[in-house]
Amino acid sequence: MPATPPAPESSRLTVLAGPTAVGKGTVSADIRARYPDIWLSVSATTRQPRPGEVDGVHYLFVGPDRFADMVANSELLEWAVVHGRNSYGTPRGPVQEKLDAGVATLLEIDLQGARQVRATMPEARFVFLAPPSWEELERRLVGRGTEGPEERERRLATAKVEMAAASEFDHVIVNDDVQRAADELVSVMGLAPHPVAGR
Ligand SMILES: Nc1nc2c(ncn2[C@@H]2O[C@H](COP(=O)(O)OP(=O)(O)O)[C@@H](O)[C@H]2O)c(=O)[nH]1
Ligand SMILES: Nc1ncnc2c1ncn2[C@@H]1O[C@H](COP(=O)(O)OP(=O)(O)O)[C@@H](O)[C@H]1O
Repeated sequence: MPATPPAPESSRLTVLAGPTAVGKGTVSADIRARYPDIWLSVSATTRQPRPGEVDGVHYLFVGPDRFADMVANSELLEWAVVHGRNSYGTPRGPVQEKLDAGVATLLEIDLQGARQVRATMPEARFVFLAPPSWEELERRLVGRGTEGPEERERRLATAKVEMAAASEFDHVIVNDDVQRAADELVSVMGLAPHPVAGR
């Protein structure tokens, strides 16, 4: 029997997308805290940090000129202007290093970025995080309190488009409970989820 060819490094790559305020950041933070073996890519963005966000941990906060340089120098695996405002992109080098080292890698990016990664790394897993309902999504966005009414409307308009694309993804996970959703994501990544201290 012919040997099964080894899986390409990018099969260790998982892309998580989903509408604004569904809880992508919260689920990612839970994974960062409970699953140190999973590496979360740190995106570059031109948006301003929110209170509590740390440069180099949650995002690399860069100015528009630096971001343009990153694009021009092909330093980004994918990038997009999100919510019609700020640019966001995945630095290519660190992702490649982790994949080459065999580390399970998670990208939390928007729909446009997920489509770009699908085109270049089709072996990656594509996961859509969905809210329990549209009303709950609106509640979470308002409850987070980080955007004013105008920006919230803009984000909800993008969210409608993103929700309509859920069927493009390999898996849909409903974020009803943060740890449950995180454990489901870990299991979709082919790793063993574990209950952990703090539950
Ligand atoms: N394409 C792309 N999108 C990203 C990247 N990093 C974050 N995003 C997306 O940008 C959007 C805006 O993120 P953020 O400003 O943190 O606000 P949020 O939408 O309320 O989570 C979200 O959909 C993120 O998934 C990235 O590197 N590339
Ligand atoms: N499973 C959940 N149940 C209730 N609230 C949640 C849940 N997941 C996230 N939230 C809350 O929803 C808001 C948006 O979450 P956030 O992680 O910022 O979303 P995203 O990164 O997708 O924009 C936050 O206030 C967060 O505490």
